Amino acid sequence: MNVFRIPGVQLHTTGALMGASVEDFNNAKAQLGTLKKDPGNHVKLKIYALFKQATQGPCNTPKPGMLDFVNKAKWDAWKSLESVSQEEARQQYVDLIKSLVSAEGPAVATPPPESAQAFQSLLVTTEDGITTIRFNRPEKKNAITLDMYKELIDALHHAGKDDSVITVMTGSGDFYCSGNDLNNFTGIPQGGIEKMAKDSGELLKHYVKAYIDFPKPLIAVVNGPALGVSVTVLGLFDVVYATESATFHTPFSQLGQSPEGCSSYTFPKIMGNAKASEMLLFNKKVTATEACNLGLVTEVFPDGSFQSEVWTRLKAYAKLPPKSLALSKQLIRSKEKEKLHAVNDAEVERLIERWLSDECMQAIMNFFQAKPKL
Ligand SMILES: CCCCCC/C=C/C(=O)SCCNC(=O)CCNC(=O)[C@H](O)C(C)(C)COP(=O)(O)OP(=O)(O)OC[C@H]1O[C@@H](n2cnc3c(N)ncnc32)[C@H](O)[C@@H]1OP(=O)(O)O
Repeated sequence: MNVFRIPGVQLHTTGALMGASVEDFNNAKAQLGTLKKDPGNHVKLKIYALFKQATQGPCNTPKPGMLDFVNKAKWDAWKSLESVSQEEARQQYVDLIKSLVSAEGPAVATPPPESAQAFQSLLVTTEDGITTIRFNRPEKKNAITLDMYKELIDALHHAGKDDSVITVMTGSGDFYCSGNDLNNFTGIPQGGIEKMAKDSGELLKHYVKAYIDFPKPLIAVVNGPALGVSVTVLGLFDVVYATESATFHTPFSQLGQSPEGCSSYTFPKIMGNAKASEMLLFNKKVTATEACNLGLVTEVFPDGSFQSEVWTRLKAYAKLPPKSLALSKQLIRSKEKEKLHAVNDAEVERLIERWLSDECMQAIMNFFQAKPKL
């Protein structure tokens, strides 16, 4: 029995585990005990929750009383992962411990390796020549908060400069990403709603720019349903792999909004005006197979073998000559870069107007008043 003691939180590491990489999991557990720095309560609770989810599955214990603060925090952390599979939890556990250990690295003056970027809502790791940026708010279907947009810009910036060969974006839990967090538009900050719309527009412009200018092969591993801005930027990825149960939904007119992520240009280019209009104007949700037939998705894999097949392929891609990959990608993309930036500017300008419209405000209120989901 190997116990890693955190005040108030004990991890008893016994018992058989599901899945193939028991060795990785055990190595991560052992590495946990070598951490020199306290990772903080938020991270410790995440470690605890992922360990429980990986070894026992969804939280199956009664909720502690309100005054039992430590155990209630542990219970909440574990409960929040209930939609995360044990395999996924195990992978996230291994990824998180690796990022913490590499963040400590050898005690030298150089900055910690970029693979150690610690974020609140992302899990970013670099391994086998692949930097993986994982949306990590599974309890909120990986909806993107304002801070998360900033983290994604930062993560893409680092990934573009680190020593990885390719960059992969994927989601934790059963969703790829639920798009914009609709709470982003509920609190009216100082400076009023106009300032909020303008600031959000600037943030979105920089967010999409990070994809347009990304210098390395960028691959989406769509592990579940994808909505909104997480779908529209797929037109700026180099390859999109999807599990068969994934869906792709851009409910813009339902939300009183308009397309972003350069999709007003890339979608018609990829799938033709009529199919693009069905998605961008008429809110049509498409399956992974339909998205593949439209050209938005490169290949669809069976749910059961998706992760193993895709990661085997990505590891092979990451063994290719990095400069050849990056320079060839830039050749393919350079012709349209100026056009894409102009499209991004026009889409943002239109969205700022939309966000200030009654149509949009009413649609967002409908969502939070638990009207029928999209
Ligand atoms: C800087 C600004 C840039 C803006 C760019 C413009 C971008 C536009 C878009 O992305 S438009 C698309 C926005 N996304 C949505 O409208 C999706 C809204 N969510 C849903 O319709 C549903 O939640 C669902 C279909 C994604 C999943 O349904 P279900 O499986 O029934 O789960 P829940 O609804 O119970 O969701 C669990 C939990 O997550 C919260 N949540 C899910 N998605 C969002 C979201 N986009 N924003 C905020 N919160 C979200 C949901 O409220 C639940 O929370 P709770 O458990 O109730 O606290």
